[in-house]
Amino acid sequence: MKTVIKNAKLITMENDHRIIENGAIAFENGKITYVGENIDDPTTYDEVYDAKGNYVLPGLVNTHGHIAMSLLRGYADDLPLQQWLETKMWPLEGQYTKEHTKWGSYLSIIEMLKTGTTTFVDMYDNMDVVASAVDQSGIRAKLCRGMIGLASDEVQMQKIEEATAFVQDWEGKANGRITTMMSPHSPYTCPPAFIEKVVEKAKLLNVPIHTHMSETLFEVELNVKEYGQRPVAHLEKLGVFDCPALVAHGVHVSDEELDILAKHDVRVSHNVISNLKLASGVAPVQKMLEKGLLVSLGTDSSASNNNLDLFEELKQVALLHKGVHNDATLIPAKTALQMATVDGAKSLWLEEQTGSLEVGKEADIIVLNTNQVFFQPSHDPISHVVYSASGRDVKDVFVQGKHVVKNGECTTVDEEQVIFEANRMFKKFTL
Ligand SMILES: CSC[C@H]1O[C@@H](n2cnc3c(O)ncnc32)[C@H](O)[C@@H]1O
Ligand SMILES: [Zn+2]
Repeated sequence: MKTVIKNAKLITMENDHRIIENGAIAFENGKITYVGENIDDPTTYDEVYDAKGNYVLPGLVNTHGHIAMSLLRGYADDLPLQQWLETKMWPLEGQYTKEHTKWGSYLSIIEMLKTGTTTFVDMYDNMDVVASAVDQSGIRAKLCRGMIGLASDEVQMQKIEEATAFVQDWEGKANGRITTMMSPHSPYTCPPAFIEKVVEKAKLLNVPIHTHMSETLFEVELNVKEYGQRPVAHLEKLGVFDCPALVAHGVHVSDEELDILAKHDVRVSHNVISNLKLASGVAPVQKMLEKGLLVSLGTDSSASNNNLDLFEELKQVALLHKGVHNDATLIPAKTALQMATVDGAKSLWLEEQTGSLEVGKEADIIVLNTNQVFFQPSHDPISHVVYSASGRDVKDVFVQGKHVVKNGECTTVDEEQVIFEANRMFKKFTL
C-alpha cells in the first residue's frame, strides 16, 4: 500500500532542521519513500491524506517511564520521592496483578498515541503484558523488566532470569517495534554484586542498560555513605558504562561526573516535570549539552507527572533552564524539539528507525491541527510546536505507516473499554 500525505507543512528534524512549507511525505510497507515538495499527481498512490496545511512532524520519543503506573495517577501528589515511593507507590504496586499492568498499560498507550508519542521506554514488572499491549496497539517501545535487588539471593536470581527471558522472547518482535534493555532499578535499590550480574547478562544478550541515577540528593549521599563513591563513579566501577547505557534523571551530577558520562557516551533521559513535582531538583542540562552528552526527554510515570503529554516536557525544558540560569538563550526551541525527536531516537539506538522524517526511516509521523488561533500567525513552526502546542492538538498519528490515531481517535484499542477497566482496577486496591 502506497500512502502519501500532501499539502503538509513538514518539520523534518533532519540534521539541518529542514522545514518544507508546502510539502509531501510518502511511505510504503512502513518505510518513508519520499520527503519533499508537494506532489502534483497523487494518482500513483493507493491512499492520499490531505494535511490541509497542518504541521507534519516525526512522532515524539519518550525515553523514560513506567506506563502501568497510570492507575496511580493523582493517588499520591505533593510528596518527595523517597516518601512517595516507600509509603505510597510500593505498597500499591505490591497489590498489582497482571490485569492491573494490562489496563494501566493500555491507558497510557492510548494517552501517548493521542498526544503524539510514537516511541516510549518502559521499565516495570509483568513486562510480557506490557509487550503484548505494545504489539496490539501498534506503538513502538524499548522495554525492560525493572529489577529492585533488595531481596534474597534466590529472588535476585529469579528477577535476572525473568529479565533475561523477556529480552530473549521480545527483542525485535511486533515487526521490529519492540526492542529491549536490562534494567537494575537504581544504585540505591540494587547491591553492587547484583548490578555486576546484570551487567554480565546485558553483555551476553548484547542489549543496553537502563537505570535511575542521581535523582535526589538523598540517594547521592547514601551512595557515598554506603560505598564511598558518588553514583556515577560507582556505576562506572561496576561496569554499567561498559555497556551502552541510558540513565534516567541525572539531577545531582558534578562536572567530574558529567565528564565520566561523556567519556562513556552515556545517554541521559531528562524528566523535567517529574523532577519538579517530586522536588528532586533541576538537572544541569545546559552543562550536559556543552559536554556533548545526548539528552532526551522522559515523562516518568503519570503518578509523578501527572500525564504523558510530551509537549508539556518540551515547553518545560525550554523554559526552566532559562529561568534557573537567568539566560533566555538557553535550550532554544530547536534544541528542545531535537531532544523530543531525533535525539530521543539516538538515545535509544533507534536512529535508523525513527526520530526524523527521512527516506529509509520508518513512517512514524504525527499531524498537528494548526488551524487554531494559538498557532497564528503561522511563520515559525518549531517555535509554535514548542511554545504554543499541546498534545491535544495532535490529530493523526502513523507508526510504521499504520494509521493508529485517526482524527483524534485511537484505531487500534477500544478507549471506552480501557477507561472502564482502568477505573475498575483502581477500585480493587486496598488503599
Ligand atoms: C522496578 S519497576 C520500576 C519501579 O520504579 C519506581 N519508580 C517510579 N518513578 C520513580 C522515580 O522517579 N524514581 C525512582 N523510582 C521510581 C516504580 O514505583 C517501580 O517500583
Ligand atoms: Zn522512573
